[in-house]
Amino acid sequence: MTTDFPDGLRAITADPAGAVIGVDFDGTLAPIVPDPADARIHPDGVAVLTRLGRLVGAVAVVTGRPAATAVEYGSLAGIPGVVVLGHYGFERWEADTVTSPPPHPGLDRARADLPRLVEPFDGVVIEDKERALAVHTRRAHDPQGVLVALRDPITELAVETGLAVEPGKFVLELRPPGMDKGMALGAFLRERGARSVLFAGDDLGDIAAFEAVRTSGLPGVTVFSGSAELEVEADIVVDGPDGVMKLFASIADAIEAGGTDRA
Ligand SMILES: O=P(O)(O)OC[C@H]1O[C@H](O[C@H]2O[C@H](CO)[C@@H](O)[C@H](O)[C@H]2O)[C@H](O)[C@@H](O)[C@@H]1O
Repeated sequence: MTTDFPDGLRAITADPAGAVIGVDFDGTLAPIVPDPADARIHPDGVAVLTRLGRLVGAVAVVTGRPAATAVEYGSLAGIPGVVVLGHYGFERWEADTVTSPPPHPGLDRARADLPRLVEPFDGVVIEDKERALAVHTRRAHDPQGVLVALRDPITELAVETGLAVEPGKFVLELRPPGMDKGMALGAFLRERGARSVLFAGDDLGDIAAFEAVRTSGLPGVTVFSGSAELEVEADIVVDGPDGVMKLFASIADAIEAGGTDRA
């Protein structure tokens, strides 16, 4: 099996204790669903992450969700070796503790103004994540058309409030600037003294983390969790969260076959 792996993956299976496995939540660990509050980790996710968490240096879930939400929806508490970098890296959950900076001062104004901006569009939902606000168009009659119509007014509000616009799958998010998944992953790799890295993601916000893998100087692999909604270049393309689970299980198999379990 390992002979089929690209070099970056073989570096991970040969020296798992030095490996960081980074993974996005929605669309990668959890199937995409119409209502963000219904998203839950893939049925195989906890078992697969538990295997990997015991085998590799660390598993970092890097997500736009609040860290505590990813822990809850992912049933991540208690999985060994897992750290959650939430809000694109502003927040961190580790060993049952969340650390996060104070909310950005522009959020109050954005929270007050957003309902007026989205009011003309049926089916648009505002997800209030406390430290960011996500405007979802997936359940609108014309999700892409509404997304395009909202881009300019939301960008204007971002400029007025000092927030940044984070685009994603049928979502425009207003969030604090100065952090992205690439910065978060890069800092985590340095903190852990990683010797290899994999990052799996499915959305525009994950591209920065793919770039962090490429510029890390480490043997690394980028994995795109593919769907009909988006195409992004990566070393390995798998079929959504099902494919991510299969790939992660095959990595765990290969490490175990090499007898390198550190647990
Ligand atoms: O970084 P992620 O973990 O991928 O989070 C990115 C955004 O994911 C969520 O929205 C996406 O998933 C929803 C549930 O499947 C889906 O309904 C929506 O269309 C997607 O954009 C989440 O709701 C956002 O807050 C995250 O920022």
